[in-house]
Amino acid sequence: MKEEKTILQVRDLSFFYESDPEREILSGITFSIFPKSITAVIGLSGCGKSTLCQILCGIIPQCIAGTITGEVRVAELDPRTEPLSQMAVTIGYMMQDPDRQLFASTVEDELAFGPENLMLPPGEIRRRVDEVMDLLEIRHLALKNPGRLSGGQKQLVAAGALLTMEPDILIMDEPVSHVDAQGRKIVLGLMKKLRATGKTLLVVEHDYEQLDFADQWLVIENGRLRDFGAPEEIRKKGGLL
Ligand SMILES: Nc1ncnc2c1ncn2[C@@H]1O[C@H](COP(=O)(O)OP(=O)(O)OP(=O)(O)O)[C@@H](O)[C@H]1O
Repeated sequence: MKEEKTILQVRDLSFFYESDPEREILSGITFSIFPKSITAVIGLSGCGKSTLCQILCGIIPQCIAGTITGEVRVAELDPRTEPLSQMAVTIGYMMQDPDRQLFASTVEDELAFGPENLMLPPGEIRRRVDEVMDLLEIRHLALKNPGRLSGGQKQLVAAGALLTMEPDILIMDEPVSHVDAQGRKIVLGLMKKLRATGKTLLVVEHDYEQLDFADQWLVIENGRLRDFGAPEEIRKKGGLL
């Protein structure tokens, strides 16, 4: 049988923020992830979940300074040194608060912004925007102002704006914590749909019970990897906090 290759590898990762050089935020973290899977990144507030995600997409250390030791590879790229423009077409980062990410006056413009920055031909931009609107079933919102949508719809548009860059990997930072029940249903459905279309997802979430359908849970405690494996295995072992 052919062995499947991992898409993301982290080996013995440790990290200090430049603004707080005495405090180790992440310590000796090792894991790898197979493509087309969902990984829930879970742990108590302040344990280092967002820091880890920002290292994976290069925001740390390229925009926020700090010292990283260990190895990180994302689709064979080193996010420490790879230009952020290249990282953005490899791994999308959906922020905790979609209002910080959405700025265009229509949903269509929001979705077109990334590919426009890549200087793609107009026909290709149109194709990507149409494809993503169909995938997310948001064509009816095309001319709406993203800022006036419901919480769940905003999450869809924020995801859509990243998906038009056609990254293989998507990180979602607490996408269900701040939406109502209807929004939660939309966002959880989106995750399953993206996995089915071949994307690899990392989802940071406090409320891990909602992510029972994830392929694995990555549990962080005080900057250390406490557990990594299938949800039922972790439950059985009592690996939760
Ligand atoms: N830019 C920064 N400079 C210094 N310390 C920071 C910075 N950003 C975060 N931290 C600290 O790093 C630690 C880990 O923060 P991080 O945001 O990664 O945790 P988290 O697990 O995502 O928390 P939450 O669930 O509350 O979002 C926290 O103690 C936080 O205060």
